[in-house]
This record gives sequence, structure tokens and C-alpha cells, in this order.
Amino acid sequence: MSVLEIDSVTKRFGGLLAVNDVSFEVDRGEIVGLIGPNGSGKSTVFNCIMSIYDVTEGSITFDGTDITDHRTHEVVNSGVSRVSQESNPIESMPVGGNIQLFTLPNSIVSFGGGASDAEIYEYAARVDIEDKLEEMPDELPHADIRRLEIAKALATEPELLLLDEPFAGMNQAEITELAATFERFRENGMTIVIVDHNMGGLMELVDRAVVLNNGDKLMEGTPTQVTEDPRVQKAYLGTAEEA
Ligand SMILES: Nc1ncnc2c1ncn2[C@@H]1O[C@H](COP(=O)(O)OP(=O)(O)OP(=O)(O)O)[C@@H](O)[C@H]1O
Repeated sequence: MSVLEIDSVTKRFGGLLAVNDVSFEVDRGEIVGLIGPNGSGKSTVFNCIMSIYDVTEGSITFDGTDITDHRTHEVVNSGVSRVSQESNPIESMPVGGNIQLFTLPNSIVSFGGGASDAEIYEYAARVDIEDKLEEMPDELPHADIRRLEIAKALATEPELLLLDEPFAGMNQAEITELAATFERFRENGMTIVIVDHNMGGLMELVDRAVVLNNGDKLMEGTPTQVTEDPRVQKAYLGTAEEA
């Protein structure tokens, strides 16, 4: 059963058609890749789901509810959380404080009411940074900063996690470890959509991939169908240095 339905979504920025009539569905418990070369509209789709951007046309349904016109905090409270490409920890707060902030009631994040120390430990443990709760963000290596961003998203207790380029800047060992972490999230009932412009390693992790190119949906299919599709190969050949 599909938990997320993107139905004919179009997003224009003035004269620029960033996303053009894109539709796809994500089933509960799936890990879906949303892939495509740079500038193909992947992050814009995430921003539309999170209501960071209003859609120009089309609708977005989560768990059977039309969330197209919901405000961002309502989308989060309904069970969707996004980890963006950029890390933005509050530098004056330790790791634990950064995670706790996302459990506090305000207009942007969860109405959870503030997590206990045990709960914060648990969110951190799910991404293997539970021994770094007292450290300041500027003391952490890049991969741990990215894990902190994921822990912040976990603190809103999402059913659906949207990950934008989660492996960027990581070495192969860190990528393998993080991919295993996402598998564990799925085993615990989470649904995941991962944006990546690089098909390589992602294809071993995802059940299905949706391919965007210049704002259009090119195709969707299993990792094998996607990697063998001539249209996908052509789209990536145009930006071969990034594929
Ligand atoms: N806020 C904005 N205002 C104007 N144009 C935008 C805005 N956000 C994105 N765009 C444009 O929309 C198009 C799609 O951008 P988007 O960031 O969604 O692509 P992407 O596939 O996520 O690329 P990348 O892999 O580089 O992150 C690009 O042409 C981009 O310049």
C-alpha cells in the first residue's frame, strides 16, 4: 500500500520549469531512490513534499491525507522528516542539545514535547553517535555531523524519511555503514526516499528508483531496469563526470 503519492506535480520558478508533471508512489517499508543528474529537480520534489515550496500544480498525499497545502510543521507532525543536503547544527550547543531541540514544541518541528535523556540517547544510538552527546558540533568529523542531521530528523519520529544526498562527502567505509543503518531503519518499519545524483552505490540499497531528468520523470523501475535503461544511460552520459 502506498504511503506517499506524488500526483502530477509541477513546480515552476518564474519561467523555469524545475519539475514537470511528475508522478510516483512509495509503498510502506520501501527504500526508493530519487535519482537524476544535477539540476534535474530532485531536491525541488523534496521541498514540495515538505511544503518549503508551494507546488504550481498537482497534489501530494501522505498516509491517505492530502498534504499539498499543509504547512511545513504540519507535514513534519504528520510523520514526514527530511534531512537536507546542508548540515546546520547549532554550533553553541552540544550534540545532545541539538537533537533535543527537534523534539521541542514549536512551529517548525514536532509537537512531541521534549525528549528525555534516554530518548535522546536512543536517537543518537540509531546513527551510532551516542558516545558523542556531550561533544560540540565543530569537534565532529564530517560523517558524524551528517549522522547528527539524521538523528535530528529521527527526533521528530518520522514514518517517512526523506534523505537528500546522505552519502555526499563520505568515504566508502562510512557509506557502507550508513547504508546498513538505513536498512535497520527499514527493518524497524520506516519508509525511506533517498535523493542522489550518483547512481553507483545507491542501487544496492534501494528497492526501486525513480529517475528525473531536466524536471521530467524519465522512468522508474528496479535497480537493474534503471541501470540498463538506454534513456537513463543517455541522461547520465550528458553529465558523465558526475555519474
Ligand atoms: N528556489 C529556487 N529558485 C529558482 N530556481 C530554483 C530554486 N530551487 C531550484 N531551482 C532550479 O530548479 C532546477 C532543479 O533544481 P534542484 O535543486 O531541484 O535539482 P537537483 O536534481 O536536486 O540537483 P542537485 O543534484 O544539484 O541538488 C534547477 O534548474 C535549479 O536551479
